[in-house]
Amino acid sequence: MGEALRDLLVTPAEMAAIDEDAVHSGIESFSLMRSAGMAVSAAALRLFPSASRFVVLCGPGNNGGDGYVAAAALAESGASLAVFALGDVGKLKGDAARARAAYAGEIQAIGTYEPQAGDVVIDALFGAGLARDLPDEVQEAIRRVEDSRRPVIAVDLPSGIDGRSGEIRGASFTAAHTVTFMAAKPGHLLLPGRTRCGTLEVFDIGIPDRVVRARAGDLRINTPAVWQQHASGLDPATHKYKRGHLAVFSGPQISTGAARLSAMAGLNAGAGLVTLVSPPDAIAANAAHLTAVMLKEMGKTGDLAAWLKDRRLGAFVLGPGFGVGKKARAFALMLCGRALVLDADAVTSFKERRTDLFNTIAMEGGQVVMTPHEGEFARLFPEIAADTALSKIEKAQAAAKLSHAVILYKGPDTVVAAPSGRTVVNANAPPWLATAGSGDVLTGIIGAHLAQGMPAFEAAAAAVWRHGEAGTRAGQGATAETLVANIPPFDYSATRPMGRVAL
Ligand SMILES: NC(=O)C1=CN([C@@H]2O[C@H](COP(=O)(O)OP(=O)(O)OC[C@H]3O[C@@H](n4cnc5c(N)ncnc54)[C@H](O)[C@@H]3O)[C@@H](O)[C@H]2O)[C@@H](O)CC1
Ligand SMILES: [K+]
Repeated sequence: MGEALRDLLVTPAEMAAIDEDAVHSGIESFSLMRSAGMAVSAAALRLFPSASRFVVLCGPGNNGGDGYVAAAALAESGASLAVFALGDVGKLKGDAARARAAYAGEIQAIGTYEPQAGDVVIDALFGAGLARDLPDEVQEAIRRVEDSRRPVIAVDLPSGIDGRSGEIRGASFTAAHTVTFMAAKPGHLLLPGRTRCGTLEVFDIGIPDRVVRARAGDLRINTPAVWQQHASGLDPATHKYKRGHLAVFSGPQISTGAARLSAMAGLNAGAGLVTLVSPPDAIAANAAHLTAVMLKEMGKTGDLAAWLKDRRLGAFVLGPGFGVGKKARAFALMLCGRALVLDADAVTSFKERRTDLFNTIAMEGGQVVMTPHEGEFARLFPEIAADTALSKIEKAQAAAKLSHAVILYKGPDTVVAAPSGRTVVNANAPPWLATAGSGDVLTGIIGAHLAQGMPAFEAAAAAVWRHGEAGTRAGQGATAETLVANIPPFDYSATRPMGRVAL
């Protein structure tokens, strides 16, 4: 499956440049607005055929312009309609003024809109051009609509959502459906924006693919297209040694469960062999619980150095339940030249000593993935975490650049970023994936992919996706154990319907 336009994520700034390039290439800008507005009216009629009235709220820019086109089309279809505008419609410029002129009906001031039973609201107030917090008048209108629980269709983005970061600028609509154009924006996938978009429709308004791709950066939605060409080693028919040997390090006697979850997930995700490396005091506890996973006793760093001479060891998982401190640091630094996942305690262990880690990763040039959740991210990258100007995507990218590792920044909107800048945002995780031990399962899946020779970025992105699928298969009430049992095989034909992103 090749990469489709619908897998791209385009920032509002890139989208503005794409729009300009399209016009320079000879496309009439108003034809883009016409297509956008028509798509919105079509969605409204399709989704709410029995609406008593469509209410179009129009802003001062081109998002408002799309709204006037939609209003004219809805009027033409015979639907009952009301239009409310923010500001002086006489001051509209360019395409928005032309769209407004083509709408013959009455336009009222937004402050006078009182939602009525049967209204379906079309939010065309602000889209990609939102640059600061919404004016009070708009925030009040949003509150009235939210209180009335009337359904909202958002044009491009629910007004108030920052398309770059997903942050809410003062207030925002909660849409039932959002129609965006050419490609999804980060604000559609990142929290909290994602929770406000409803279903997302990506509509092709006629800008050629090549124009969009020329401006799009290295940002993608996480789909199999990103990593599936690196997944050939995951063919279950192959030999077990070819499918890679994964080593997972267990913590001491009182905290062995997390590493065992990683190990079992690694085995189920397709590693040919998995060895749980256990300190002497935890051997009995681990042995009592393992069957297919092998067990090896290891105490000191010297023992690890000797074992690492075996180059058949494909990948290593260090961190879940391991314990924070000197031993974790010593083990991690010895493994930086190999394929390695550093999670949980292994990440936290470098809170005060991160330079040692980052320099070693840079020097050794291994395939290193770090999987911090928000708290661990703030421990290892405090200055990046505290920078409120950065989106979650930009934070993950900055951390990857600084650490020389692939950063898998966990959460309901997991971001995976490589030091090169390649980045994906994940969108297939059900909310119940946030269960105790879920992260250990994810770590094990990454380990399996690394053991089979996948590069770190693809290994991490594929693991996040399979982890999300496992959550969906396990269903509500999933536990770490049922997640392990539900890790899906790679589905090479996995596709989503055209123009839809399941959020
Ligand atoms: N980029 C494209 O390819 C296309 C864009 N279209 C539409 O155009 C929209 C972008 O249009 P604009 O760039 O005019 O931006 P908007 O319509 O989102 O915003 C309008 C203007 O409001 C001002 N503004 C920003 N934040 C404000 C705030 N908090 N309070 C008051 N005023 C504020 C800004 O000057 C901004 O330019 C898209 O969201 C989309 O709906 C479509 O017409 C089709 C083509
Ligand atoms: K909008």
